[in-house]
Amino acid sequence: MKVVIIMGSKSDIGYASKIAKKLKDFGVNVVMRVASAHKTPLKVLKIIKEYEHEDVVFVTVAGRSNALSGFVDANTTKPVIAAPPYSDKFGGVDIFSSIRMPSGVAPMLVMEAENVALAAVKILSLKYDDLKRKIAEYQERKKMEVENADKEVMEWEV
Ligand SMILES: Nc1c(C(=O)O)ncn1[C@@H]1O[C@H](COP(=O)(O)O)[C@@H](O)[C@H]1O
Repeated sequence: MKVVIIMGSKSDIGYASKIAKKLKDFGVNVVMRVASAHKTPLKVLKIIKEYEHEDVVFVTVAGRSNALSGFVDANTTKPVIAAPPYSDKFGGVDIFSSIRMPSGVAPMLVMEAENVALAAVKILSLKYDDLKRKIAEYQERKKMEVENADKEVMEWEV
């Protein structure tokens, strides 16, 4: 069981590593690969094939024009999470290339590294019970953060 992060360029390593770190916090194995649907489509297909017989979730990290997420999704039966790195260049329009796909192509768009990791872990938890417990603990910690913030703000001097 693992998450395979395919990034379109080595320049995406910063965001891909953030996702990988969060996945490791859940105890999930991560493999990071570089391949581009625009530039090396055959290599993308080769990578997909390598994990054909494993329980994997693919996470695609591709900035600018995101062909990678749809291309991977259309060529695998495994779940694919599109995780474009945030960019405010050109008014953030890059994101539009990750939103609407052709019919029969359904990578799931998730923004923010922590949320991408959580979504992948939730998918894997359908089969791996241990991850269910870890997700419940994680959610409990998140709730506690809100509770603690509430207490702090109630006592705030204005
Ligand atoms: N969106 C894609 C694809 C693709 O979708 O196939 N291949 C590379 N890229 C993205 O282009 C940006 C610049 O890539 P280069 O470093 O190759 O110029 C990166 O964010 C990459 O993910």
